[in-house]
Amino acid sequence: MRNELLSTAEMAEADRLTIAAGSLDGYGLMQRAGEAVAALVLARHPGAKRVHILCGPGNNGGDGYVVARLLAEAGVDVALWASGEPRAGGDAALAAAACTLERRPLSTLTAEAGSLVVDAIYGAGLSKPLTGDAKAAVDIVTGMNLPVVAIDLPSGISGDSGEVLGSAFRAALTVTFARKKPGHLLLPGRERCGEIVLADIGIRDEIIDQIAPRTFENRPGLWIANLPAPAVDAHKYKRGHTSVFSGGPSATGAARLSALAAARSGAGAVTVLSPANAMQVNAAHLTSIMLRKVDAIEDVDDLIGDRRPSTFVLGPGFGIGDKARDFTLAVLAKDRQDGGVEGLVLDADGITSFRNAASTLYEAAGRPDAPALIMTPHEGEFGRLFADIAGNKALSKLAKAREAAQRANAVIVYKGADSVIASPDGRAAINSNGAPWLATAGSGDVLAGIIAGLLAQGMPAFEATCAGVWIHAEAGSRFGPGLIAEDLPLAIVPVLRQLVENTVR
Ligand SMILES: NC(=O)C1=CN([C@@H]2O[C@H](COP(=O)(O)OP(=O)(O)OC[C@H]3O[C@@H](n4cnc5c(N)ncnc54)[C@H](O)[C@@H]3O)[C@@H](O)[C@H]2O)[C@@H](O)CC1
Ligand SMILES: Nc1ncnc2c1ncn2[C@@H]1O[C@H](COP(=O)(O)OP(=O)(O)O)[C@@H](O)[C@H]1O
Ligand SMILES: [K+]
Repeated sequence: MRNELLSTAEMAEADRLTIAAGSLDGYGLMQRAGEAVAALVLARHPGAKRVHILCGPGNNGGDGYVVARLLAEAGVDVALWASGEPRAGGDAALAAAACTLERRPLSTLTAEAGSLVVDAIYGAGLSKPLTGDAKAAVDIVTGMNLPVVAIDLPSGISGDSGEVLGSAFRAALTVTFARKKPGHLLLPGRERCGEIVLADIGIRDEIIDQIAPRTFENRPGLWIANLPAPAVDAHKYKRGHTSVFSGGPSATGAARLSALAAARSGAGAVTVLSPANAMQVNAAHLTSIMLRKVDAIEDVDDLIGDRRPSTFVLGPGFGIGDKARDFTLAVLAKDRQDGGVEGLVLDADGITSFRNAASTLYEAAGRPDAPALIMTPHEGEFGRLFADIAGNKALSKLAKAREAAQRANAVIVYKGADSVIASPDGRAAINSNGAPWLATAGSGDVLAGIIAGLLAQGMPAFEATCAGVWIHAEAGSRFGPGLIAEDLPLAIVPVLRQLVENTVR
């Protein structure tokens, strides 16, 4: 299965290119879309007493007219409700004309318990909040708790942002075409879609290649080819060395969580870098992970000269201030070339420390040959660094992450239940395999460590970050109730095994 996501504009372009290529016309695409939905309705709801089909004025409504005709032909009791007239001469008008069922105005909608609703009011063309008969229909259907099959998107959900415009249906099943759209994965859209089924309506992969989308669903297919596996002659330093900066004596646990996660993700050597006054507490809790005293920038330089760690984590439990900024900039001042420093994962306090000095960070990360910078802000941290982007209501979470990545010259993970990973080169991925069990203190520290561990093994920054986010989310979802951050490093092991054995996609 391919991972591209299409914006609503790209989807319209895919339709246009398919039609221009001559294999199918717009009406043919609509027939196929309707056939796919009708087949799923019959398969999933064989006992539905009655099916109410709600058709809007555009092509989404056109799909609905096809479904109505096909279900009626199959002997289903269909009630057809229309909001507006399809544009004369268009594909939807042809589909409406081919459907001879009685059409009643959507504003008079009534339904009975036990019936099913097919939502074909608006899809990719949704351009403003639902009002009038469409909004009233959502209220009636939601109030009666009727199951809804949405065509393309639940009406009221933006395909590009996943936002609810005015109000929206909550579907049990959403059937979309060719590729998913960002709104199927971003919240609250993802939740409103229910199960998502992708139907092939004849838009070929070559057409999608021509559009060259830059947004992806974060699934293993996106990065599995880059997933590191040790060579036969590997030794520990060849497998990559990650160093994690520890906070002071009362804040060391976060760094150890990151360190353990880096080790579990396959880095051959991991070192915790500790201030002198926290050496004892760190030493008491570390076994396979190494420990080294680091108090000043010279200590960072010496470490890099001596032990050549290729990646760093700075932020978890570190403390906010000059020291975080100085160490970050010292690491970013190193070169990547010739076995130098590959990258730095900046999390938590590391991010917040640059609240009033963001441009220094972005310049350091933008220097040619600088180590890759990966930042992993949750919503609060994102707002501290990118206040203007965070406050821009016109931007989706996807667009916000993308803009931040370009500005910061960094790979950004905008964390949450729908984490978005964005690269400064314009690529972005949306993650959807997480679960709320992951909302537990220290969970983000583990994520930072997994990413740094993968990066140390030579995975490119965007791929390492996407892989880290997916593996972390998968481990947390599978573990489920009772999860605490300490469980996560071990919980990634079965996930990694399946990835290495290629049994999960
Ligand atoms: N050839 C194609 O383009 C295909 C399109 N398909 C279907 O067509 C849909 C897209 O069709 P359209 O672009 O016609 O868009 P829609 O059918 O989603 O919307 C139709 C029109 O309704 C108006 N509108 C949008 N939101 C409104 C609101 N809140 N209140 C009042 N009016 C509103 C707008 O003028 C919009 O253009 C897809 O979601 C998919 O279901 C499929 O039939 C496959 C082929
Ligand atoms: N409801 C949720 N569903 C899925 N993942 C979540 C949810 N809430 C949080 N997460 C994930 O858990 C992690 C929490 O990280 P963070 O907020 O930095 O926590 P901490 O600072 O306590 O380590 C992130 O990877 C985030 O994406
Ligand atoms: K719809």
